Amino acid sequence: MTSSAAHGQKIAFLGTGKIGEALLSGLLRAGKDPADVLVTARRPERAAELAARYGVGVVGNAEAAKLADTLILVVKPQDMGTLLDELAPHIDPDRLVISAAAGIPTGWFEARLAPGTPVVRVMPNTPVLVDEGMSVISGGSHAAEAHLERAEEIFRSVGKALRLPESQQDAATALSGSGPAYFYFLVEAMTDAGILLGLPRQVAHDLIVQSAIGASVMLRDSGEHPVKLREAVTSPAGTTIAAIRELENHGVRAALLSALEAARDRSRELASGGK
Ligand SMILES: NC(=O)C1=CN([C@@H]2O[C@H](COP(=O)(O)OP(=O)(O)OC[C@H]3O[C@@H](n4cnc5c(N)ncnc54)[C@H](O)[C@@H]3O)[C@@H](O)[C@H]2O)C=CC1
Ligand SMILES: O=C(O)[C@@H]1CCC=N1
Repeated sequence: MTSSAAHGQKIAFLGTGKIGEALLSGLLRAGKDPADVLVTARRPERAAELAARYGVGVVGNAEAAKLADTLILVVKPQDMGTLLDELAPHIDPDRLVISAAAGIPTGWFEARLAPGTPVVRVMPNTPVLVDEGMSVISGGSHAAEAHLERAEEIFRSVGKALRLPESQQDAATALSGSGPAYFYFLVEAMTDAGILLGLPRQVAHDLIVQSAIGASVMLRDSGEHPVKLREAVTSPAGTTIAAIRELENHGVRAALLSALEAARDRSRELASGGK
């Protein structure tokens, strides 16, 4: 991971909540100078907290639009309309606008910004907090190669970044944007199962978390297909196959197919900043 993330360029985060702060902290860890980072927040207490914690400048949205070369919009899709109403008159077309909002297409922004303003849509995920993020990047109709590279440089400083056609962004949102939540959900449910089997909660938690980490590293580093990795755990007439039968009986695979389809559909619904 490079430490040069858009070196010297001023970057502003507009609406610095959970994902905005995760990105901000990662960028600073990667070596970005706090003097080159601005944040905006709706509540003054939140702004003060961010300034104290990271030493970055706190400004209003309009000022951020004037001062920063790259504007990273990280408000909820439902708040994007209000933010754009406030921002649009202050954004020169030489700025790069990056949206991390689920669902909203680049065309939606282009229709509200000065003609020719470059827009890049990015779907990151919260593991950017530990430099293991997965960010999917798509350019709008005025985004040139240099704009995409600038976005990639920012998001590569906190994990992996992959360019995909914008038509695949809703699917990517369902997979990697929301993805960490599914794993946390599984860990939570498996820890409960440990309690059911009589283990203390902390022991159950530790066993499951380390198993998740071990399995993840093997998935990433072994180059093996997940089916092969699972088969290696599944002994004939053993314990694992007894559990797998129950997972199949309860339709867990079908539930995952439906769950990710629902997430993809919800992303599509948010296309116009929907409720
Ligand atoms: N949480 C996640 O894992 C991910 C979230 N996203 C996207 O990031 C965006 C933010 O999500 P979260 O961080 O989870 O939400 P959040 O609610 O934690 O953060 C949004 C922040 O924007 C602020 N805000 C709203 N309107 C504002 C305005 N006009 N001016 C200044 N600040 C304003 C809110 O006060 C809040 O602090 C959403 O569009 C979401 O789709 C994308 C990838 C992953
Ligand atoms: O749940 C959400 O809508 C956001 C987008 C991807 C992850 N969190």
